[in-house]
Amino acid sequence: MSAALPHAPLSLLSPSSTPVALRLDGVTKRHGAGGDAVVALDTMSFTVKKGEFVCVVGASGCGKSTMLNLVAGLDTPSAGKVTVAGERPALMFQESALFPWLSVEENVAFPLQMQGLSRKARAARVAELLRLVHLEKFAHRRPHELSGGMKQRVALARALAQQAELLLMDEPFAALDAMMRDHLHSELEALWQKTGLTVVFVTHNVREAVRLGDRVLLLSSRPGRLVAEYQVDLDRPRRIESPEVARMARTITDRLLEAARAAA
Ligand SMILES: Nc1ncnc2c1ncn2[C@@H]1O[C@H](COP(=O)(O)OP(=O)(O)OP(=O)(O)O)[C@@H](O)[C@H]1O
Repeated sequence: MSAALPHAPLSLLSPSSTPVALRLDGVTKRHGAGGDAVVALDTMSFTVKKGEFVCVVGASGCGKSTMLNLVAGLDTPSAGKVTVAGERPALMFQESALFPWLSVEENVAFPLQMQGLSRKARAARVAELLRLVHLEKFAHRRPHELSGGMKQRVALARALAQQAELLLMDEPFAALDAMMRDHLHSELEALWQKTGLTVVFVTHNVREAVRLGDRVLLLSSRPGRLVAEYQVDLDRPRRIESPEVARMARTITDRLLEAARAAA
């Protein structure tokens, strides 16, 4: 279940190797300078294959958001290299960050407008995306008229509108109730299978990681290091409350606690 680290390097360009969507090579990130500097990530290396669904778990402050920011190109590493295949990744956060003055369809159309799509092409693509997230009946609503789960579905449609091959998700369902979260797990999984997207999904919730991931990466805190990875070979779709998911989540949680004790 647990694999050896670090990974063997894979070429992003070689047609003979498995296509890679993302690679971190010895990435270190220091926030601040001098004695006050915080090493958020320490020589982190891993690869994510194209079409893979990878979940990242770790205790609070282990550098998950720092890592996503580096991959999204919002920040630069202090050392090492981040390589992303294809266009700029799409990002989705815990808060939907929708434009409150725009309707659902206008929010989803926003990235398409940035891409310079014609009005007609935009309307067709927006309709397709809203169908994909089951919100076609809510196209004219404004964000304040939607539930938390619906807002996250709009945010997902807007992220998908960017046509990125890599979707970065930072605890996207953490603020939702358990039932809505379970529902969105199924929707996200179906969407991922349909589109062939590569997903990097950060969560505090180990069961959620096992429910969704092909692989779970486990980070330690202060400094953030990759301490273990787990291949999840359970059949899909999985149920978050199933004994198989619970068993694997327990193994990962035990390792997480061990890493936390070592860091204390
Ligand atoms: N801009 C910054 N300046 C200084 N320190 C920072 C900055 N951003 C993050 N840190 C520190 O770097 C470490 C990693 O932070 P990061 O937000 O990446 O962790 P996280 O795993 O996402 O945390 P959480 O799970 O609580 O959201 C923490 O100790 C944090 O205090």
